[in-house]
Amino acid sequence: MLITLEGIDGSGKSTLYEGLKTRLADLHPLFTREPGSPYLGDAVRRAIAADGDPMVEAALFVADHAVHLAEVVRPALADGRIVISDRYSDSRFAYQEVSLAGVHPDPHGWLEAVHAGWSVRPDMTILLVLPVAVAMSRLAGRCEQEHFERQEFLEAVQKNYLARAAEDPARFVLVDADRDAETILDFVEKSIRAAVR
Ligand SMILES: Nc1ncnc2c1ncn2[C@@H]1O[C@H](COP(=O)(O)OP(=O)(O)OP(=O)(O)O)[C@@H](O)[C@H]1O
Ligand SMILES: Cc1cn([C@H]2C[C@H](O)[C@@H](COP(=O)(O)O)O2)c(=O)[nH]c1=O
Repeated sequence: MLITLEGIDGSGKSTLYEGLKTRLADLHPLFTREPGSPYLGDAVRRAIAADGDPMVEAALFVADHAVHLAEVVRPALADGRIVISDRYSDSRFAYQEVSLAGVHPDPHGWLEAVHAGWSVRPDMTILLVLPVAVAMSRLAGRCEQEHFERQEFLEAVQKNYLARAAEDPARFVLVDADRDAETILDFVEKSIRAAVR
């Protein structure tokens, strides 16, 4: 079973991910992330940090996804394991549809085409949703981008996430991420246990 954690920067995904490692240890899930595949993940993170060409960045995320699937996700699923990934393909549709606007003539069409026929659809996606201003306040000082520019960007990203959830309600579990970390962890642990039963 493939479970993914999604949300804008500052939504609390990594905090939730670390908490689930303890809470779900009895289920022996494989915890993984994107970007983060063997031999490409670090290169992708360096490219993000360099804040380079959006098309290059998008292609790198897709390449990382391909390595992640081939080297990590598919073998674990084939072994019957639960896989929990901190970010996955929904991040590309949420972020790159914004970053490729004006760079590619049809960002959504390109993203659909580049994933079609080989990517693996998650069984369940936990989407952390919160006011962008709250997420920004948690990230204070972590981003070089102008505050307004970053806020506007994350508003568009979260709107894309919510549109994807509306198109696929059976897969998405929306979580109010503007609550304390323990309450979120309790709710997500319960949701995952109910899904894997
Ligand atoms: N539920 C919460 N309430 C208040 N603060 C939180 C909560 N969850 C996380 N934080 C804090 O917000 C900051 C960002 O958390 P975290 O790194 O988990 O977010 P993230 O979504 O993974 O962000 P990014 O995608 O940028 O890594 C951290 O300082 C963390 O301690
Ligand atoms: C997988 C993926 C990630 N991103 C973006 C989202 C974040 O701003 C950074 C790094 O993610 P993390 O939360 O620090 O792990 O990469 C993206 O734009 N597209 C993707 O496919």
